[in-house]
Amino acid sequence: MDAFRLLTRSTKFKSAARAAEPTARLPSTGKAANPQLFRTAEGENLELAQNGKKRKRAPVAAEEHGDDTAELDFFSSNKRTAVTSAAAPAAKLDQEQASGQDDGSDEEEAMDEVERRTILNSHKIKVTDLRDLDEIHSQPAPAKESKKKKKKSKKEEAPILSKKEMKRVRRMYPQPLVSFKELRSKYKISSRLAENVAEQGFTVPTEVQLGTLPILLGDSSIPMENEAEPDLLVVAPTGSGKTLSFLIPAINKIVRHHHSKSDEHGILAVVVAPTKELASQIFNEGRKLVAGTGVKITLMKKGMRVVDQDEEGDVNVLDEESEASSGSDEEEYSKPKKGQTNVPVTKSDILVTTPLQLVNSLSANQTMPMGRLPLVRSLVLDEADVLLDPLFRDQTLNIWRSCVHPDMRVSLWSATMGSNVEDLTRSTIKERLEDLGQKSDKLHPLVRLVVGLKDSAVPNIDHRLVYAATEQGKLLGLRQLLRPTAAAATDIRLRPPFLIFTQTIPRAIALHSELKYDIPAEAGGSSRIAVLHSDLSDSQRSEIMRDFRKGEIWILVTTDVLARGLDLRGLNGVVNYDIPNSAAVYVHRVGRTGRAGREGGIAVTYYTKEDIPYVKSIANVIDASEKLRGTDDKKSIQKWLLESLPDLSKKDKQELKKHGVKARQASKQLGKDENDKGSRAARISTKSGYERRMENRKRGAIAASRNRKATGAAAGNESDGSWDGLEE
Ligand SMILES: Nc1ncnc2c1ncn2[C@@H]1O[C@H](COP(=O)(O)OP(=O)(O)OP(=O)(O)O)[C@@H](O)[C@H]1O
Repeated sequence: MDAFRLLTRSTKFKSAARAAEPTARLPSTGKAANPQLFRTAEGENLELAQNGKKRKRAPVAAEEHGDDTAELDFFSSNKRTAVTSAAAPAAKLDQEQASGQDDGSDEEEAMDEVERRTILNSHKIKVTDLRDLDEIHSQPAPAKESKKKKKKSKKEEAPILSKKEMKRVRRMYPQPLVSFKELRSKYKISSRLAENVAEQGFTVPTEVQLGTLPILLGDSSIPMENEAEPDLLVVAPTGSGKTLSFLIPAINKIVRHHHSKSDEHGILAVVVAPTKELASQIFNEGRKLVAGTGVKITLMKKGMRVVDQDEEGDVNVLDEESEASSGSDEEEYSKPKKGQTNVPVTKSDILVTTPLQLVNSLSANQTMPMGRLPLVRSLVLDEADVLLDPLFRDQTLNIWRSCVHPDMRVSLWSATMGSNVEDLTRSTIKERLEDLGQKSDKLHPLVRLVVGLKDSAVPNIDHRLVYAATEQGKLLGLRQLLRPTAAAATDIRLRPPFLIFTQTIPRAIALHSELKYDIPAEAGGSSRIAVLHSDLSDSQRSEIMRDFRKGEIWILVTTDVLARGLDLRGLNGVVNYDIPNSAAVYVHRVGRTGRAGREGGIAVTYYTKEDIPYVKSIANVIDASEKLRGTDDKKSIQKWLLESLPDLSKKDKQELKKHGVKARQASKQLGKDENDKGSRAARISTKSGYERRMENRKRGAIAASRNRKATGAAAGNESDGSWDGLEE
């Protein structure tokens, strides 16, 4: 069934619309051609050459361990040594080759710095060492590059450098991952994990995967003491595959851990995400990746216990005994100890959670001091900038501090990151180490990786900034989008499925009830449009998400609760019915479309007279994104508009970020009467619900009678361009 066609209510318009915009360009039609957003011909040629370049493997003597030797070698504590020397035993490889399974295990030549630099630059990947200069200077140079320099630099004082020189000193060129095969051949990840990645059918790594996976899996081209894995701060575009980038190394580290410390059981990795929808999505991705690896992943639920903590707050690491007493390995929980609460302790390696759920669990709903997570080695903060924003900051920092293992590494991921996040990250890492009694010279590196332009929207979507003058103007504009026959005047062709964002929950509810009779009965009527916000119960939220993904709901009205992280691959567009509270929120909202390089997504943003003071930062994001795309001829933001829009003071920006546009705040929030002039102007309504229901019935009756007359023609029109929902 073609949602767009049903919404047009016109037979004449169909062919014109189709001719104007071929469906092949829509994100909801098929796979993305190339998930990479940036690539120059020079870099591409070099990558192709690297992919083709294989060095003859040095024969390795088969050891007495039999077939598993390669795995055991690989899981040895010194992973870099393993990376360079742990080629699989010839016997096993020959066997694999004979059976035609090329896992790409041929050892590949390491790239030199010029090659690495060319490939990274070609993908607009910038890697920076964020440590203080004296710390960088006290570090050894990469193993092969200069032993002499290493000795010398230790004695030297950090020289005084210009800003430009400092940038140059901090810049790093780690090995890029030019193909997924290298995960196995170069970085020796668990074979089962590599298979699970391959099963996803991805052909080339996205930029963020190309840049971060080698760093997190152990890249010998980065100069680090004691093979130290760095803490990592990653800024990469929306929909660029960050989830896979943090899940693969976290899972691989646990597989290794299971081999080297088989007696240690408990949570080894924590992934924190700001919303339940995002946590559940990460959990689902994780489930696909851990299959058959022996790693368990759990989605945090209300009332779940995550550590075995006695009343004094002491944490007991689950030992063999307590595990054995839990019976089967398949059970999700291990039994509680005598004298402890009756809720069993979660038996999992990876915990995916929202901040509040974990804090509540660790502090018995904030009635006790925070418990500790003593075994956690990887802490992942997805959408880190929002997790470190005032709303979640305390909860996130509490979780961070509760991870007390000295080898714990943190990684922070988002498409937007303010410089305050960097400062907070640095200071938290230092404080945490001091609390753990570690010397500052034990400080491991903090590395920042940025893909593309920091804080910018993906270049593969079409932005439309539409002046609607008033609230009523916005509603009229949106109705035109819903009825494309009337949209001829606007040239915006937005096909379902799409999301509509409002500033507040009451506005989302009001807009939903205003629009729900706009979908014709023959297209499914009001069931095609839904509203999702944080006042709904968990089960209502997941039911709506499920129906939206399945394609039963076509239009979802929501608040910023769905602005971040959510991956709806075939979403055709986003409507900002209310302008976003900040440029960062704009980047995330519109980033729900155009995922993994998909073309054809549209982002429509309405603004009214009241919004004019707040539009410039959004116009700037659009302008930057269009520059990145290189479509100067099709610019939607004219220079005169950018120049005439007012700049917002820092204070007003902060106010906007906190409360949104004042005219649209709930009347209660402003302490106003709902019927005063200002409140009425911001109201989303043209007619009463009763009037709209009556109109809708009448329309339905007319349409049904027309349908009866022209059943044959309608049946003929159902065959092509169908839309079967969003891909999972
Ligand atoms: N190498 C790849 N090739 C093709 N598709 C990929 C690749 N890696 C990931 N994807 C797909 O890209 C989509 C976006 O991935 P993901 O949700 O991880 O993006 P993200 O960077 O976390 O986005 P956001 O910033 O919005 O959270 C997913 O559907 C994922 O399956």
